[in-house]
Amino acid sequence: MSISPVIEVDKLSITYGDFTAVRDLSFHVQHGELYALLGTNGAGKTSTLEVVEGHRQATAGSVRIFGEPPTNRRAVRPRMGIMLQESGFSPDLTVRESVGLLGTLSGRHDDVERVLAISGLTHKAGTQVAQLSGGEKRRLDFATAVYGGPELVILDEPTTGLDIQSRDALWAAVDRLREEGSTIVLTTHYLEEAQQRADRIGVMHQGTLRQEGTLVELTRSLPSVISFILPAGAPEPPLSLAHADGTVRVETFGLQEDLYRLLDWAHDAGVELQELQAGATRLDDVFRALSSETTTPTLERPQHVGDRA
Ligand SMILES: Nc1ncnc2c1ncn2[C@@H]1O[C@H](COP(=O)(O)OP(=O)(O)OP(=O)(O)O)[C@@H](O)[C@H]1O
Repeated sequence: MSISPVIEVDKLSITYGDFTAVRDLSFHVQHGELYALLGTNGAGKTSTLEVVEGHRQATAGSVRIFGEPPTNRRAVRPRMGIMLQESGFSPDLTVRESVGLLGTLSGRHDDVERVLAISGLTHKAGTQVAQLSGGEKRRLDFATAVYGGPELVILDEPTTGLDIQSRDALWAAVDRLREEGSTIVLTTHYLEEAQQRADRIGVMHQGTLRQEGTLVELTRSLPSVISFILPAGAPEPPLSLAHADGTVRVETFGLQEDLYRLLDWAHDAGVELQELQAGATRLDDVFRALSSETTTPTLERPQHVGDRA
């Protein structure tokens, strides 16, 4: 028996007046996945998540969470924890009271002290929300999202404003949720977080999904780069090269093979390649390729990189 996806977004469009922020967007998130919905500024990620969360109506298309429309709050809310970019906590309540209150409102059950502990807030339990730092408020947002260990957790830029220890603690808590079977949807501008953790990545630009797949699928369409400085008077290496400011840059789809040839040649020719660097393609490169595109919105089907033969 096949299990239906946790999130089904089909041909979603969202307009603000005359402006189309999201156009014909489709993606599915499967049980237990960590799906990173990434994109350039203004790409439409938050607008999309607002519809998924039931906070905004779709202009066209359909969204289903656990097979239900997101507006069916009674069915969906107890199963979904949401960490928004900004939450509306009452400034007069303490941290403990806020977690308890929002946890109870979610319809989920948990031990408040446990949630405070995994969110790194035990030492601030008696502090009023108004007196929290920005990073501590972010931890409180996280605490209310993970209260009760929901089946689906949506994290909208969860680590913005967090120091490195808080980030590590947050990801450790997310890892535990995943071990327990939760499905996670993440947006972030810290691409290395998605690169390290996402099972699949959807990349939005100007309201449409431009690419979708695993990290390997997304990056294999772009070349890796080898760069070095060739000493004056050295012979030309046996590779097709581009020179810029004295640095030689080689773009290659066969990183290991070309690196081997280059080092072999350098050894035989007695040439020392200065500042030698070789790097596999990263998610940053996928984004750079996107932002060099034209600004004309496209209606094409997104490139599901993994679909290619
Ligand atoms: N309430 C609104 N009224 C009008 N335009 C809006 C509204 N909310 C968002 N937009 C516009 O819709 C587009 C998509 O915005 P959205 O916040 O969804 O993007 P995003 O991908 O989350 O961006 P970022 O990464 O910068 O947070 C932007 O051009 C934004 O200016």
